[in-house]
Amino acid sequence: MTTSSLSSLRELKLAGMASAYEAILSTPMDKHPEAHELIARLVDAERQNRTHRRMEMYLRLSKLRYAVTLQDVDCSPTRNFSKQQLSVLSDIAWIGRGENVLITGSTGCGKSHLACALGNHACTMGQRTLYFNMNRFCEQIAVAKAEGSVIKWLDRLKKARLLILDDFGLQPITHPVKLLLLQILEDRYERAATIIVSQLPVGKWHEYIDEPTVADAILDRIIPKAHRVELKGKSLRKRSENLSS
Ligand SMILES: Nc1ncnc2c1ncn2[C@@H]1O[C@H](COP(=O)(O)OP(=O)(O)OP(=O)(O)O)[C@@H](O)[C@H]1O
Repeated sequence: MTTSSLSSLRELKLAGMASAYEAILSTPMDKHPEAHELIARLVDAERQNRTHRRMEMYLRLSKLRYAVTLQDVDCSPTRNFSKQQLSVLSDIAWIGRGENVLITGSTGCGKSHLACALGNHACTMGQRTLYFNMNRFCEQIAVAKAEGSVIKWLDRLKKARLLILDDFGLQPITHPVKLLLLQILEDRYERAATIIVSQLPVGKWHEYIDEPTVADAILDRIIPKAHRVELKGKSLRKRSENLSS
């Protein structure tokens, strides 16, 4: 009977329950839990297994550039990033409130690294996350347009509780990309969170977008509800090159 129950659990895709049940069956009979405890343990195992699988799936689909966690983030006055700022962002409530994070600073100071650590944390907390650098973002728009699947692509983005746009401001963007960006930000406004990473200080974004009306509309959807992180310090890229030479 136990073998048949085990295979039924697997057939029903209750892998967590099946493993927990198998583990219990491998213990001596007098150590087997009572019915209520058994059910509680199996349900708990199934829940944990599903949470873990979902987290792994979100991490895989997020396409984060760096596999880093919040523990890898340096907080220091020289970086202009405090433990208190990290603690505010570690509480994913800001994602639930649909707030944004704008990370700026010069090249190599660790902006993408920080954004990816926040993205990794969001995935582990069950928040669907998507990472793009602006190049890939523009490429995907071009592909979606060519395939006639822009609406589907936008729907995929809408499902992300956290969207990370890296290297914003590095290269000029076309008018159609600006309009799609505006639409994406409108879809997310007060519903879902966005992290924007840029070498350009926020004060220069309007000039970068270079079309006053569109720039007003885009910035009005991201700046008012944003946590600002202005990283300082030398390039960590140079530091790691020096260390390895
Ligand atoms: N806190 C950190 N500890 C150790 N290494 C770090 C840290 N932050 C960043 N790095 C390393 O420094 C290098 C540059 O980091 P990152 O790509 O995040 O910089 P960036 O500010 O986004 O640069 P760019 O604007 O040029 O894209 C990477 O190799 C990264 O792994």
